[in-house]
Order: sequence, then C-alpha cells, then structure tokens
Amino acid sequence: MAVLTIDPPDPLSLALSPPKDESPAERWAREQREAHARLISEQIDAQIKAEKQSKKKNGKPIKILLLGQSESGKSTTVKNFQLAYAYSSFREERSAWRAVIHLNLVRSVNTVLDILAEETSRTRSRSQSQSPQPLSPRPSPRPSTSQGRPSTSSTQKTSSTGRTLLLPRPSTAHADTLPTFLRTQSMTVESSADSDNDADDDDGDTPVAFPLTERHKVLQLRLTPLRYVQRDLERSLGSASTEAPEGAGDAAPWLRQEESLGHRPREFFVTSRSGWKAALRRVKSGYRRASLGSRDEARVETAEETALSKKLHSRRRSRPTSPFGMSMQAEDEEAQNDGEGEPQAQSAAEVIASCAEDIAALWADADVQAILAHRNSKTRLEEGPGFFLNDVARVAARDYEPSDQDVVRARLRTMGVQEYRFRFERGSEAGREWIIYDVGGARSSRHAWFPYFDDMNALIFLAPISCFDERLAEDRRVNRLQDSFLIWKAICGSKLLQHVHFILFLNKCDLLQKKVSRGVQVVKYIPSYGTRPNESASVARYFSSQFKDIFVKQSPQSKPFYSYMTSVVDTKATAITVAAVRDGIQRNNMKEAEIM
Ligand SMILES: Nc1nc2c(ncn2[C@@H]2O[C@H](COP(=O)(O)OP(=O)(O)OP(=O)(O)O)[C@@H](O)[C@H]2O)c(=O)[nH]1
Ligand SMILES: [Mg+2]
Repeated sequence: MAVLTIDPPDPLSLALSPPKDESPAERWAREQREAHARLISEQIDAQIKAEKQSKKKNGKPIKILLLGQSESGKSTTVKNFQLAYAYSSFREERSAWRAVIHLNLVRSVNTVLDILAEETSRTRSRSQSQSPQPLSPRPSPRPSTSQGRPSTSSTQKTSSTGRTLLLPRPSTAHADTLPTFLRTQSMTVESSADSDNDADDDDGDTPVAFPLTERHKVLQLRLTPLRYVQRDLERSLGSASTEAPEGAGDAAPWLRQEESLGHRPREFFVTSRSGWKAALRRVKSGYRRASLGSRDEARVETAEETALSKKLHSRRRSRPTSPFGMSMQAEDEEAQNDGEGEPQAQSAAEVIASCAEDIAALWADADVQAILAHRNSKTRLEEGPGFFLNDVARVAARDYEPSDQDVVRARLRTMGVQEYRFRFERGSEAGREWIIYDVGGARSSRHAWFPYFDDMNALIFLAPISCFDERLAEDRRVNRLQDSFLIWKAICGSKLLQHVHFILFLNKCDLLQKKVSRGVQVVKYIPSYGTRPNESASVARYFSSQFKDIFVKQSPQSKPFYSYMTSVVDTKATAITVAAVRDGIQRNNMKEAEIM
C-alpha cells in the first residue's frame, strides 16, 4: 500500500512568502521594501570587499625610488615630501641644518676670496712683466672658438681655484649606447661644448685687470679665518659635505650587473650607508626620536633609526658608541668625529658671526661683483647650490635658526642610499606606509642603485634641464644633460623596472628661465634645437619631448608617460606637484591591486 507523506512547509519560506490575501497596493509596497533591503545588502558587501582590499594594500608599503645625477634635486624633493606629509620630522631636523648652511655660506665666501687672490696674483705678475696696469676693467678678446679644437689629446685649463687642469678630449665612449637621434645630438652636445671650452668651464683665463684696492686686501685678510671654519665644518660633517670627487665612471654602471644577474638582484648587494643624515646627526646636540606632531598626517623614520636601536642594544656592552646610529662600515669611518661636531659647529658659528659685516661688505662691493660677473659669465655663484650670501645678515647672526626655506635650499651631498618612511594617518591613505629611497647621484655612487630596482612601486627621475651647457663634475668631458639622457635611457630599458610607475621631473626650470633670459643660446649646445625660440617654455617642451621619445622607444612594455616641469626649491608649487604625484601613485597602485 502506497503511503503519501506531505512535508510540513518550511517556516522561513512561510514567513517570507507574500500573504495570501495581498492586495496589489500591498504587493507594490512589499516589493519596494525588498528592493531597498537588497540595495543595502549589496552596499554592505561592497564595503566589506573594499575594507579587505584596503587591508591587503596597507599590508605592503608603497616604495618610491628617486634617481638622477648629482645635484639634480633628489634630496630637495624628499624635503618637499617631508614638508607636506611629515612636518614634525622636518621641523625636528631643522636646527641641525644650521651647520650645513653655515658651511654653504663659508664656501661661497671662500670661492670669492679664491677669485680675488687669483686676480691679485695675476695683476702682480702682469705689472712685473708689462707696462702700467689699466685702471678700469678691460676685457681682452676671448680666444676665438672658430680656431678649432686643440690638436693634442688634452686641453690646458685653469680652474677657479687656480689649479691647472688637463682636460682630455671628448669621449665617444657612450655614443653607440644612445638611440640614433640622441647619438647625433649628444655628440654635438659634447663637441659643441668642447669647442666652447673656455667659455664653458672657466672664464678666468682671459686676462683682465681689475683694480684691487687696499680695502679689498683688508677684507681678504679679515676673512682668512673662514678658511679654517670651512675645514672644521667639513671635518665635522664628513665626506657628504664635499662634492663628488672627480673620477670617470659609467652613466649607468649597473647595466653589467643587470645583464649578468638576469632579472633579480642578489641580496648581498643591498647596502644602506651612513650618509648626510649621519652627518646632520653629528652636529645635532642631541638625538631624539621623531614624534608625531598634532598637525601631521605622517611621520618619517629612517632605516638608520630603525637599525640604530638594535645596534645600540647589541653593541652597548662591547664598546661605547655614538648615539647617532650609523651603519657598521660608516661608523668606523666616522668614529673619529663622534661627539666633535657640535662644539666645532658652535665655534664656527661664532667666527661667522664676527665676520658677518665683512662678508656683507665683500659681497656688496661693486668691483668684486664686476670680477665675478666677468669670471662667471654663464654659471652664476648665486644660482649654484647652497647659496646664502644674499642672506648673510640673517644666517650669520648668533641666534640664527634655519627657516623651512633655508633647509630646502641647503646643499649636502647624499652618500649611499637613504630611506625615509612615512605613515599616513588620515585620508584615503590612512595606515599606509610609504618608503622613499634617496640615492647619491654621483657616477661613483650609481652602482648602489641597482639593488633597489627590485620591488619598487614608483620611480621619480629628476633631470635638471637648466644644465644643458654644463659639464659633469665627475667627468668634465660629459655634458650634464647628456648624462641625464644616458641614465634615463638605461632605466627606461631596465626589465627590472618594467612594471614600475615612472614619473619624470624636469627640474630647475627657474634656473633654465634665468639662463635663457640672460641670453645663453640653447642651440649652441644642442644643435638639434634648431630655430625654435630661445625661451624657457619652448626649451622645456623640447627636452620633455626628447625624454618622452626615449621612454617610448626603450620601455620593454608600453606604459603611460608622466612628466612635470619643476623647481623643487619652490615649495609652494612643488606641494601641488607632490600631491598630484601621490594621487597618481595611489591610483596606479589600486589598479595593480585590482589586477592581482
Ligand atoms: N634654483 C634651484 N635650485 C635647486 C633646484 N633643485 C635643487 N636645487 C638646489 O640644488 C642643490 C642640489 O640639490 P640636491 O637635492 O641636494 O641634489 P641631489 O640630487 O640630492 O644631489 P646628490 O645628493 O649629490 O645626488 C641644492 O642646493 C638645492 O637647493 C631647483 O629646481 N632650482
Ligand atoms: Mg641628495
């Protein structure tokens, strides 16, 4: 006999099913309620998903690598990031920059004194061998550049410090590493600049007699102590305080490493050396760990600081150490200076204060200005790095405290690779850590860049475009703009960096503007510039298009090109650029996260 069983109705379905006697109006209202509930449910799902993604994102810091030749403005860019997102750390370091700014000032004074000393000896030797001295400046004609290049393999030059330099003939070493259009251009850059050697390097070997009076001699004498001040400050700040030594090297020395290692750099290449941060700490009266200020969104912490506590802990028992966490290698190198920096910086400040009036008088002297204008018809002292002579009354004062702007303008060479950590506390990036790596840009430092190519999210490349008529300090045969093109080409073509978000800063636009408005003709150094107007906007556009061409041709895979015209000493304008860069990097990172 068949038994018929009927399951009791599911209570949930019963509860959810519409009432049997539902009217059309009630049905409409119910459906509205259900649709609304569905919408809320979907919104909650989306929120949960976003939170999950954000957690995933926050787990991994965003890493940014700053690259570019020496004096391209990398460290100044970091200072702009600090100003915008880690102001308390910036403010905390500000007083330590006093010694650096004093060194910058004293160096400028000593450069002027060097030039005066050369003038004096030149005038003296001429008065011994020639007829009476002229009383007013009388430039003799510059040797004509149309006379062609020297027939020997080197050119004899006199530097601004009076040294006789033997300049080798221009090299063609990098010629075949460049794309064709650039090859022609860069070779012309080199040869053109070389044919203009005298104007380009030093104008000082053009014999001119300037009247140096007793007043100048008294000033020279009274400012002599500044020679010792420079030496002492350089000692206390270490090798970061001096510019990169001359010494040829490749524009992109890591290329060989990249080839031989395949795609991944080996771990043991990773080095982080004590650099200018350690130099600053040597003159800082005390070490205090950076703490968050109320207005800050982020704080900065260097790798050295992180390493410091560990190292101090492990070494405290074995031997006394400096409180300024340096890497092992650097600590040994710098050990002799430990603790000396502050007293030296103090006594330097005293001497500088006592010389303030004489420094101001020297800089304001019309004859001195005439000599400098004649000697440096192209590169002006006041446009060079770390120039503070116009601020001498303020900077030399006994109670001088550097302003934010002073710190941004101060010059201290980066040694090794410096790591900065920012943690955003507010906004859409809350909780996210950013790490910025600032490298030394001199050719001898570039081999240290390579280990950092791995695992970067973004790369900011700084190309100072005002230096189209300048030469590389490390290798006087090489035009500085050409060097930037060579580095750019190498990094654009790097497979390790193929997924990295590239951002180009065409920097020092303010100096470019000054240079071209002074009448320096771009076409003379970059013949391919042709008949385009000798105006900064046009020049910047032209250089930008060249960097873009290299980017497009060299990149292993197509990606967007982002470039900005910058003057990173202008902190207001740079704050806008930095915010745009931050948003771009964030967007790019979110896109990457979605793809993954
Ligand atoms: N006028 C002007 N000066 C700049 C600009 N960018 C940087 N400087 C100055 O140039 C000097 C060198 O800048 P840094 O930021 O130290 O250069 P860097 O690329 O870090 O150099 P290294 O540490 O040697 O690799 C500093 O004194 C800056 O103030 C700019 O856009 N305009
Ligand atoms: Mg630097």
